[in-house]
Amino acid sequence: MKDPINLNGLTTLSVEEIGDEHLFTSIETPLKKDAFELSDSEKKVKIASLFEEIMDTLGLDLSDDSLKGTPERVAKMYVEEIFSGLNPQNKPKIALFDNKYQYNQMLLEKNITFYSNCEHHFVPIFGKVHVAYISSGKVIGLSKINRIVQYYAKRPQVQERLTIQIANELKQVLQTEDVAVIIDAKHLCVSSRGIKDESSATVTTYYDGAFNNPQKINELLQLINN
Ligand SMILES: Nc1nc2c(ncn2[C@@H]2O[C@H](COP(=O)(O)OP(=O)(O)OP(=O)(O)O)[C@@H](O)[C@H]2O)c(=O)[nH]1
Ligand SMILES: [Zn+2]
Repeated sequence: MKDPINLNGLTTLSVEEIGDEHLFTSIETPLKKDAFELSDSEKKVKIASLFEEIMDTLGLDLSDDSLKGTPERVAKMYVEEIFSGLNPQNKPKIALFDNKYQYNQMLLEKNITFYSNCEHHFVPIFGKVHVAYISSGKVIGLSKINRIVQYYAKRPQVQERLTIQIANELKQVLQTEDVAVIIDAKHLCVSSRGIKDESSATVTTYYDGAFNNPQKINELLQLINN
């Protein structure tokens, strides 16, 4: 048997046991088949009740003025805000235009601020995303790049998956392989607890098509760092 491999720190299985197919599908956020059987309102009621139990178990007095609304607040925040990207209905509508101006160099949308949450500890991951692409005939409305980033960030995430999900979405929407995504982020699960390293940051990259070229990568990095 080959050495065990570790997928996102969660699964320890041999390559044979997982198989290539499963390695690939781990790019998808793991969702249950019935993930959307409950409506958003039903989810909020259920989460509020479960969160109330967590607070109660911790010994918090839920009759306190400041605490009594927290279960509902957390449920609303989970469903409508920080995990809203789990629901495909919240996927942004993308406006594409013809590349009439024949702009055939890279377009870089840099310093897109994002807030996500670590799927291992449910504490924030935040930082900057830089996205570049070269048009194959269509151009995307600039704000839609930011919206794609926010949609995939609003899920429990690991940074590697977030990087690939953003890149795959852009490749599909823009019908091009010429896509690069760089994420530079801080994980509060590393800085505020556990190892408590406040200075480290995590950088992930995805280069495909024309960006599989050291010169192109240099050009991109220079533009990002300017
Ligand atoms: N690869 C990867 N790991 C992450 C990400 N976010 C958090 N982690 C790591 O997930 C790991 C989970 O490890 P565990 O040992 O199960 O959890 P833990 O006992 O809380 O670990 P410590 O954080 O070391 O205290 C930790 O090493 C985290 O730093 C991410 O985006 N990508
Ligand atoms: Zn974490």
